[in-house]
Amino acid sequence: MTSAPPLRRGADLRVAARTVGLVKVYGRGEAAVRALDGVDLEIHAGRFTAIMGPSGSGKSTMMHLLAGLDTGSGGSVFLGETELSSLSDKALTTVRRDRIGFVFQSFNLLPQLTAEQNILLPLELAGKQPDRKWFDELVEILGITARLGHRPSELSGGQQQRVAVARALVSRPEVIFADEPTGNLDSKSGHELLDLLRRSVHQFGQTVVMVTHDPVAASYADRVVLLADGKLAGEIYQPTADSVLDALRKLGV
Ligand SMILES: Nc1ncnc2c1ncn2[C@@H]1O[C@H](COP(=O)(O)OP(=O)(O)OP(=O)(O)O)[C@@H](O)[C@H]1O
Repeated sequence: MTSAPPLRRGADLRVAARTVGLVKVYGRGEAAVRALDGVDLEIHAGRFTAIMGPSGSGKSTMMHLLAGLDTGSGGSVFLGETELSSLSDKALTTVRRDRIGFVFQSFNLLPQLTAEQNILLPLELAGKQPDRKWFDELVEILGITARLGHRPSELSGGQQQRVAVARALVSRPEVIFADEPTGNLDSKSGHELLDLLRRSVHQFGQTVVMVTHDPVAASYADRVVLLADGKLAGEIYQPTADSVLDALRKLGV
């Protein structure tokens, strides 16, 4: 396994997803809220990108649109070369299932299924056979090999989130979107989880996009993208918790 080279601005990077002039308006007339106001953003392939910004700056909206969970009011979103807004609901569902992985704050595991069944469910729904070697390697790295026969209620929060990460990684999706993935974890489990996400990027070439409020969590990323009032407000390469905190303070957080 080789580590990815250090990331710097202008480096020659492949683009896993991008937005062009993306606008999202919620509501109408007087009550309309412009949550995204013309955002041009490239998500680099094989990198770990964190999206940060003040409350209400548009982070969740951005992630939902990038992941095809919602559609914009203007502009475009591309996953690879696929323009998501051009797809029917059915085609979009297939893209989400086959090309995107999700890790949510609330784990979103099915309680009646074992850890192994939860991990393999998306592949099963897609009618695909799991790569057993990759599955074994993944659960070993994630430290859940001995817990595979257990249901979520029999696992700790940290173990449940690692099952969710395995579920996201097992199909090697083009992008994994993580929404405050450490929000329900204690500090130790949170750091372990972030370390696993970072390793999935640097060892396996996975592309990860994470929304977080936590500067320490963001410091695990290769790049932090800052949003303010629905617009891009800066970016930090090779972030540290301090550099992120400084940037957020400048945005008035
Ligand atoms: N479904 C909705 N209907 C109306 N307004 C919405 C809706 N979802 C979000 N908004 C508004 O859009 C703006 C951006 O919201 P968004 O949730 O994307 O921000 P955020 O940066 O993720 O915030 P937070 O950090 O508080 O989670 C906010 O002003 C919010 O109130």
